[in-house]
Amino acid sequence: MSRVPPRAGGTRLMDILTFDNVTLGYGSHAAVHHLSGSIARGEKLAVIGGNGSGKSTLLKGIVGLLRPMGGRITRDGATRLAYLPQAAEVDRSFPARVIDLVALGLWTKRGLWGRHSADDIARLHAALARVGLAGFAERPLDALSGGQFQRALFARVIVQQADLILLDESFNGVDQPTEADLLRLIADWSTEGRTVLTVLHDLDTVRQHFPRSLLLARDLIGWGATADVLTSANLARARGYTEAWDDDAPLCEAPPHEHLGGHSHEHTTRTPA
Ligand SMILES: Nc1ncnc2c1ncn2[C@@H]1O[C@H](COP(=O)(O)OP(=O)(O)OP(=O)(O)O)[C@@H](O)[C@H]1O
Repeated sequence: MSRVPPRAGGTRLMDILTFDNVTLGYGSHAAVHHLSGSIARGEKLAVIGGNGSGKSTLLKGIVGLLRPMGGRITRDGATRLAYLPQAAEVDRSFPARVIDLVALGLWTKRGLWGRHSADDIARLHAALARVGLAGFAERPLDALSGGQFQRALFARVIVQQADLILLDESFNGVDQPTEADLLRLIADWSTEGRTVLTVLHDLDTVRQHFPRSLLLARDLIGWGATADVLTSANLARARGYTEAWDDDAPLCEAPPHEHLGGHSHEHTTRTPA
């Protein structure tokens, strides 16, 4: 098993994100337990694990949509963040054009109702061209296929110029050429020094395209070089946790010193196979 050991010395200059004994969850139920470690700038990290293992919860914690129940997530203060939630969480029924969606990536610069300069408009069209959607600018969003919509979301990320990009199952339901195009974009972002965390399920894709991986089964199973994390022992261990959400779950059985953050939470039942 490969773990990133907790570091006592604070944040290294090259770190963009640091987790210090972080527990995340809903109500009093923990869904990610006692995570410690850090992510360096420019990393291309796959976040993997079975259904219900805490992957989306971790991303929501990083974005700030969930406050940690315990511990601390430290994000470099100047970090610009882009987050693509799972497609199921994105409403595309509102009457807007593709270019309006992509222009949302500029809102921190222009405000929601700010006027766009000629440069801005050129950037929006360049982003659409880069994701293979040249000529789609005026189309209504609800006239896009699932794969085209995913491409439009990636165009929005391009104009955001984010340093930290969080993608939650962005390849679900897209065809192979679209996935290949999106993976190329992710590689370009990493080359440009951006940090990309991608939740995904296909382990072959992880092995081919993501040098580093974080394997969750609510607890951290492994974190480090992908070859060291995706061992059969780690994967078997991750599979050994079954999904369960037990209202009468016992209190966290982690060692007492890990609770120095002062939080109290219940852990769901985890049943090794
Ligand atoms: N809003 C919520 N309220 C209560 N429980 C939640 C909520 N969202 C997620 N959970 C629970 O937290 C646990 C982790 O969920 P999470 O969505 O992080 O899993 P995941 O690894 O992203 O799964 P998947 O691969 O199915 O998307 C699950 O048991 C889930 O039922």
